[in-house]
Amino acid sequence: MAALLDIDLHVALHSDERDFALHARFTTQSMRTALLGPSGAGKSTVLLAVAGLIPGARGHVRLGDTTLLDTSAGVDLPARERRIGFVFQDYALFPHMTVAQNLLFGMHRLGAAVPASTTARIDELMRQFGIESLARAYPRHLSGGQKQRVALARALAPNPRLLLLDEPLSALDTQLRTRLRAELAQMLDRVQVPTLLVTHDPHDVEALAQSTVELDNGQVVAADSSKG
Ligand SMILES: Nc1ncnc2c1ncn2[C@@H]1O[C@H](COP(=O)(O)OP(=O)(O)OP(=O)(O)O)[C@@H](O)[C@H]1O
Repeated sequence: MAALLDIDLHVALHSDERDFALHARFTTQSMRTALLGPSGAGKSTVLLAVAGLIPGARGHVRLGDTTLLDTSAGVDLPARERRIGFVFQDYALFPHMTVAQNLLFGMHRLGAAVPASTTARIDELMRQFGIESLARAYPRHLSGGQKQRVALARALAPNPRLLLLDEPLSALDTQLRTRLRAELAQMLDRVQVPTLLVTHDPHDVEALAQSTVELDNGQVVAADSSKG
C-alpha cells in the first residue's frame, strides 16, 4: 500500500550570508504528522517545498497514489494545482479583505461571478468554524483565536488533499494557546484531511499529532509513529 505521505526532498537555499541544504526523506501513514527540530532545522522549508513554493526543489512528494513532484520523472505540479491548504505562522490573512473575502480567495478567480455552490461552501465553513457573525469583519478586528479559525477555514475552503500548518499556535499567549490547541484538535478530527504540522511544543505534538519526524540541520534524524 502506498504511504499516506511519501517525501524525499532536496532543496538548496543560497543567500549572501549562508547556504542551507535540505535533504529530508520520510514516509508516514498517520493522518497527522508533526515536524520537530531546532530553529533553522528546515521545518518550514519542507512545508514550502511540499506546497510547491520553492523553485528548484528536487526529489519527490507523493500523497497516496498522487504524485505532486517527481523530478526524475519530470513531474512538478505548480502550487495552484497541488490542492494544498497552508496555514502560516502569523495566519497571513489578507488585511484589506473581509473574513468572507479571505475564504473566497483561492476558491475563485477574481472578477468572475461567484457560483452559488461556492457561496454555499463558504457559508457552511463559516458555520462549522463558528465565524458566521464575522463574515464582514476585517482581520484587524479579530482576536488571535478568531484569526486562527479564519485561517484554517480559508485553507480548507478549496477541499485540499493535504493541510500544512506552520506553528499554528505560536502567535498566541499561553492561556489562549491551551484552549485553542484543544479546539484545533477537534476541528482537525472533524475535517479528516491529512496534515503535516510544524511545532516546537510537546503539548502540540501530544494533542495534535499521531507521529513525529524530527529534523536537524536539514536532515531527518528521528521518526516515530508509535503514537498511532
Ligand atoms: N533564502 C534563503 N537563503 C539561504 N538560507 C535560507 C533561506 N531561507 C531560509 N534559509 C535558511 O534555511 C534554514 C532552514 O530554515 P527554516 O525556516 O526551514 O527552518 P525552521 O526549522 O522552520 O526554523 P524555525 O523553527 O526557526 O522556524 C535556516 O538556517 C535559514 O536561515
